Amino acid sequence: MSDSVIRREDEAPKGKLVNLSTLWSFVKPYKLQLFWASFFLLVAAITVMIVPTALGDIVDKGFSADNAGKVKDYFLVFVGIVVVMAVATAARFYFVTWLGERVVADIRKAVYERLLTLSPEFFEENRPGEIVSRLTADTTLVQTIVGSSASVWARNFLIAIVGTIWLFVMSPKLMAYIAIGIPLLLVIIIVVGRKVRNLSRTSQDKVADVGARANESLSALNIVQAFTQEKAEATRFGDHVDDAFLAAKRRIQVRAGLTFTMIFMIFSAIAFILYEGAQDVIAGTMSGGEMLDFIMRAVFVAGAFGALSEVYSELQRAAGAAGRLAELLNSDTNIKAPANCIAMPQKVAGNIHFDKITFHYPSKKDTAALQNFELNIRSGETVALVGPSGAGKSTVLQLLLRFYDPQSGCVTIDSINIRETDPTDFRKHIAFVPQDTIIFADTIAENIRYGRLNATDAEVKAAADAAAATEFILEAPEGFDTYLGERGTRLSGGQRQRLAIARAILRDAPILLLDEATSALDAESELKVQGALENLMTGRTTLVIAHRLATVKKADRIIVMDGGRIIAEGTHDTLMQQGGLYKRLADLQFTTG
Ligand SMILES: Nc1ncnc2c1ncn2[C@@H]1O[C@H](COP(=O)(O)OP(=O)(O)OP(=O)(O)O)[C@@H](O)[C@H]1O
Repeated sequence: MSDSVIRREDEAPKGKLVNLSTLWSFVKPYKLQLFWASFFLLVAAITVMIVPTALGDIVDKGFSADNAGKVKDYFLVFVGIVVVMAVATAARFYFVTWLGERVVADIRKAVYERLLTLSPEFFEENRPGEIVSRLTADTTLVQTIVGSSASVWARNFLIAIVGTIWLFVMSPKLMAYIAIGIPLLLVIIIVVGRKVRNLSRTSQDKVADVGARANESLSALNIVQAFTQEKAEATRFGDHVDDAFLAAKRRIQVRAGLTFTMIFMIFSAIAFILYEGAQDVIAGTMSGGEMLDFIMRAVFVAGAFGALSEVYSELQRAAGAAGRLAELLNSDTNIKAPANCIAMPQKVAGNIHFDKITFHYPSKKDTAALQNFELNIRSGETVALVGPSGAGKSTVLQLLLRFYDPQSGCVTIDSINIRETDPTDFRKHIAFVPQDTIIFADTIAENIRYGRLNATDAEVKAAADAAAATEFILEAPEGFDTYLGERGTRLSGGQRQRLAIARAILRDAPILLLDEATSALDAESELKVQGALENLMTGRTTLVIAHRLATVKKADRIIVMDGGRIIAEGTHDTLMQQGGLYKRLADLQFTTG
């Protein structure tokens, strides 16, 4: 399977129960815990079945003067059963919940590890936000299954089956009444229960709408205020809140009706059976204790059937979640190491060849982002790519990093086709400063260290120095240990770029890719960073995309691109003499690109 589109979150949440089989491979390693969970579940279910008998015995024999000597024993037996029940229930809870948490932790890790191997194409087709919700919401659903529903189902299944047979043996007549009553109750529970669930889903969706709306407008509050839309936003939000209330009201009404029906029916049924039982007790065919035993057991059995129907729909929801997680786990990418993978040499010289490449982005199949693109870059050479916006400059870097595979042609590094090696192997030899700087929610030092995780503090500081970043870092409240907000919001664009450059400096790789690495810097910082970058470029193969003449002029060779093709190449002077696109761009200082 190649990169695939996974099902959207808002599709039917139910799934075939067969999907649950995926979970088995995650539960399998924990056989010992599974054994104990099942053992204690069985013990707890048996004690639940015995409790009514023990209570019946107390009523029949424990209150009688003839048995005065044994009264204590009946009570002790009862207490003994209760102790076993309490221990078994607690132990079952422990093992089952442990299993649920453990399995979900393992699934989360497995899914995340798989996601990290997928190509950008996958994330273009599947929104990252939706995938993250798989990791959190779907795994939580699965957790309810493994960590509770499955065991609730097994326990109630046992109680329902064994209890029904037991009741039938105790009194076929009373059981016959129950056999008519229980299905009626079940139909009500299932039909109305389903309605309540649908209504609560609608109500949850409405609440989510409220959240989404608030999130959107609060995160763009400056736009809301600048366009004086506060009133309109408040009205729109108010409408959403009222919608959510109406949905909740409908749910509450149905639920209240269900509560009335259930209480009325259950207690009427108990009264009816008590009445019928009382006739038997008067006639001497049943003892008082046996009747208590019967009624308690009947309540347990009815409860068990009710729980079964409720758990069934939970199982279905979790099956849907398990199915979606299985899809993620099975998602594969074409961007991976081939079977007969060629290892990159320890030291890479950095000769790069783009061999007659034609490439279309998967989401834009009709226009080629690169057409018959042929470029040879010698080890140590600095090549600048220039051209108007959309010319395909960034695409060249994307292909060199093998984020995509071209439809024809190939990219080689030191004559090794990058498709024939492990992506993680050749990417080690590349340092990349992208157009949009990515800053992680971590300290400044850790953000720089992302370039090389084992770098020492001194190396991190040296990299920051070389990127002309030390000055602003030391001005930050805690220097290198200053925590940066999510996506580095506490930094200016230029500061973020300098951190990205420091990160690339620290990586110390033979191939350097700079995609408008200095575009957000002011003239003074750029001058400083330019010096650092020039030092960095010496001895490395560098591909630089820049819109500023000063950067471009220093390159050994300039490649002028337009519409995915190379339309001219040479040094600044030769290209200026030729005139054409380069001269036009240079005259405009590339700033309009
Ligand atoms: N992920 C993508 N999916 C589909 N099309 C894309 C994608 N990225 C870029 N493109 C398209 O490919 C073409 C080349 O884009 P590219 O980003 O390489 O241009 P560029 O020369 O780097 O432009 P700029 O100077 O604005 O960064 C453009 O037409 C662009 O719309």
